[in-house]
Amino acid sequence: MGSTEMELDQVMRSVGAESMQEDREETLAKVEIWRYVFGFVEMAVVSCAVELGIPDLLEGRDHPVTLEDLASATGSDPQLLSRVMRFLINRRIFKEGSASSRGLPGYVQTPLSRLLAKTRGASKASFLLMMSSPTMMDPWQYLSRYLKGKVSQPFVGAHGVDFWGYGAAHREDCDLFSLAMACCARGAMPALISAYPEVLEGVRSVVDVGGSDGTALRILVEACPWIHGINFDLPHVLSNAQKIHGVEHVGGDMFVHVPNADAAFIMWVLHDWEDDDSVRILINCRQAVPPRTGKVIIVESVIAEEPDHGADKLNDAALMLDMCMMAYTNGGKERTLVEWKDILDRSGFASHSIKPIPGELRSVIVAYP
Ligand SMILES: C[S@@+](CC[C@H](N)C(=O)[O-])C[C@H]1O[C@@H](n2cnc3c(N)ncnc32)[C@H](O)[C@@H]1O
Ligand SMILES: COc1cc2oc(-c3ccc(O)cc3)cc(=O)c2c(O)c1O
Repeated sequence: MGSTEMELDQVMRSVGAESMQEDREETLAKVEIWRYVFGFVEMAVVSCAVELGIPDLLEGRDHPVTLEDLASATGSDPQLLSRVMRFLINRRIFKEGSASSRGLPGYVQTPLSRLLAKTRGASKASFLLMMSSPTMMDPWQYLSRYLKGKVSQPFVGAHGVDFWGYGAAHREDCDLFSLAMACCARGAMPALISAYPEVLEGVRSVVDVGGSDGTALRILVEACPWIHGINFDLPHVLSNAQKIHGVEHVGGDMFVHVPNADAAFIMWVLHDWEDDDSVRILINCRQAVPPRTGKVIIVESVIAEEPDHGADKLNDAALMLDMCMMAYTNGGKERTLVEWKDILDRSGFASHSIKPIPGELRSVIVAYP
């Protein structure tokens, strides 16, 4: 029996639902609906903990940190903080430690909160902070208007300009977005390189198309120092990018031209674009690599053909990302196997392979010209 069903049985016993002969599914619905009513609370409270720096304060401590110490370190009211911590403990973001160095109860990290400590390589802290910002939250107010055709895109409804135009005009937000993307690149790249080293066999140069601040190429070139990296992105995105040994930053527009290399790498870019735009980008990538030996390495989600009702949590996360693409882009979407095959065939690739990256939201799709 799953935990929701056990909870349901408990609820049924406590409210005497059996005797009321209520339909099991309806009772389950009455319990589940609260998740949606209060859905925003989870992200808001986790962001609050990250803003206060709680995961960093608990990082690497041998002993639990008491409420008093945590309140003083974060400059927070202890009573309010204890309620926030109770909520987060209930969500297994933190746990209660039995005794601090002074014998007092306190708080400790869990694997989840470790992923929110800013100092950690695989941290998702910047991602969470950027994605819960007003800039990213406001477009959701326009989603239903978008579905009814009243605004051209939810993001445009909220901000009057599309996502990339907004980034060009708001440099701080643009840099925050690059930091958020870098968080995910730090998770995906080591997993990709260790699971599929053969993808890079014989490759001496890689152009990262839409490579943002160059984090993905930095990791790639550190792991494979014989590779020369070309980090290709819009000029304003690169203007604040740091120098990276073995990587040159090249500004340009992927719809016009992609610089030549042995392999083109393109991660979390095609999902920002509708099919016709994606085909234009893919054709430029195909033309950038040698016709016989070249390859285009795509890192993106592959969503299931049929709904599994949340059984696969990564597929569920990819479906959430699909909703983000609807909110933030002009026709961007997550794609199924069939949809990937369709745009790759239309872009003139002879063949391709698709493999999941272990523990990651995304797969690696290697397309051959
Ligand atoms: C979602 S981000 C992905 C960043 C990076 N590949 C990663 O996964 O961390 C999409 C990237 O595409 C870039 N981009 C958008 N339009 C572009 C264009 N016309 N030419 C080149 N890059 C572009 C954006 O600036 C952004 O860095
Ligand atoms: C526009 O391009 C991307 C947006 C994007 O947004 C998010 C996101 C935004 C807001 C939120 O509350 C949660 C998630 C996540 C992404 O991964 C993402 C992305 O990859 C884009 O290309």
